[in-house]
Amino acid sequence: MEKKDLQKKQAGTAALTYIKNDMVVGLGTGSTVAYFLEALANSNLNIIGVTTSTITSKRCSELDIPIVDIDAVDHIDITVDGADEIDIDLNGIKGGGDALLMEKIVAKNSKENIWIVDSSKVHKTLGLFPLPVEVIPYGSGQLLRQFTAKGFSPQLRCHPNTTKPIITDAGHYIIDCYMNTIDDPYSLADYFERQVGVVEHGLFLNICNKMIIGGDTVKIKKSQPKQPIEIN
Ligand SMILES: O=C(CO)[C@H](O)[C@H](O)COP(=O)(O)O
Repeated sequence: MEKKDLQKKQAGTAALTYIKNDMVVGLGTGSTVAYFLEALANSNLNIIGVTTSTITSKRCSELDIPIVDIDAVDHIDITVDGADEIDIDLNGIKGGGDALLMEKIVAKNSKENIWIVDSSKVHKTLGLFPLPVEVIPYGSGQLLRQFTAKGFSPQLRCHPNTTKPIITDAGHYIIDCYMNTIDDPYSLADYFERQVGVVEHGLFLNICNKMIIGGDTVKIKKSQPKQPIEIN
């Protein structure tokens, strides 16, 4: 197994420590979460899962992990998800696996959010990973023009080696913005939230409570209580 995959497995397995019987557990999406799902399926824990994508729902049914619709539960105790990039304040970029909208809905409705990552994902600041923005197909060309004018170097996410746009589980497109560095993630999030046609963006700010980084010694970092965000 390659080092990166080994770290994903170590992080995914370590997350099981935080799961207790009878919890409602948000189940993220991606290759790191796949290791967590396997560990969960091999444990004796009785939980109810709420999934963040059709791909995770499918994997749960293969592994006999019981799942329910998000609206069938009145709370989610904890969500375990991966991330594409994470900074030292535990803010992150997600959506590399097309699932950012449902991932954010599940995360925002969870009492606790744990992210499981390999060490290559942790950076001082965000922006190296292209920021995914989920948009309504109608007028998406106008948003592409607008993001180009802002210097975001946007690209419509397409199936590999085609010009056929990827359609998310909720029926939207994804525009990837190549920022390189994001100096002020809160202002950028605010900008995207004000654009008509943008459904959600992949900046997950002030959401992650604990990050588990795979490695020979698994590292756990907890988020510090954040200052209230100032609204101008
Ligand atoms: O945000 C996500 C999907 O939309 C994933 O959590 C993210 O892409 C990480 O995936 P992986 O564990 O495969 O590296």
